Amino acid sequence: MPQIILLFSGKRKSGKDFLTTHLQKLLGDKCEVLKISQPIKSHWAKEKNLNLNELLGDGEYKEQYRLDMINWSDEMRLQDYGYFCRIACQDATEKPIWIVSDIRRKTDIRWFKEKYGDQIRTIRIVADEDTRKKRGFQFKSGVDDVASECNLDDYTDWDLVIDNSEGKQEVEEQLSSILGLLSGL
Ligand SMILES: Nc1ncnc2c1ncn2[C@@H]1O[C@H](COP(=O)(O)OP(=O)(O)OP(=O)(O)O)[C@@H](O)[C@H]1O
Ligand SMILES: C[C@@](O)(CCOP(=O)(O)O)CC(=O)O
Repeated sequence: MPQIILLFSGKRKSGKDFLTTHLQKLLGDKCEVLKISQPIKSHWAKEKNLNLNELLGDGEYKEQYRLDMINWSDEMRLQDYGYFCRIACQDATEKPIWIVSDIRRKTDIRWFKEKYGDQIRTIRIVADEDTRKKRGFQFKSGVDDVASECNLDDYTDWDLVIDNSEGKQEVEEQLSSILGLLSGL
């Protein structure tokens, strides 16, 4: 069992992967990064013969398949809302800190709360739209106006909100506020 699970959420190109990668480098052996989208992308890569590394990256490639992956994964979630959370945690090793880099739905938080209770901390990464556009965001109907991107818009119970807009917080400051959530470890 991990001692702390950090659940990161944020809209497309807000910087989830960027920040969680920095955090992983800082925490080293003490942590492990888990991605709820990993089993979705693995399934998709296998089924459609796609490049898994590209699907896991931050380039344009994965955007071509995002809509289909959202629709397929939502069908699976209708039957079992914890399906992908469970698979993502199955392969995790015995590290004291888990970093889940892509919480997108209230049911994701619910699943982790039900399973791990007080060990979870929730972090919302925000960035203004101009910044997100500079980092590759382009609005797409069916993607940016559905649960995948919007379900946590009205969630207010975050343990920490990080502004990752250009010119706002430096990475060091962002990381130190995250480390504050680990006090007592
Ligand atoms: N603070 C920052 N300074 C400079 N570049 C950044 C910063 N945050 C993010 N980026 C860059 O912006 C791009 C998008 O960031 P990232 O892939 O982390 O977003 P994301 O929230 O994981 O997006 P998606 O949901 O599409 O996977 C990346 O190329 C990343 O390197
Ligand atoms: C299909 C999906 O998992 C893609 C996520 O890709 P990424 O975390 O933005 O790299 C989004 C979703 O589950 O709604």
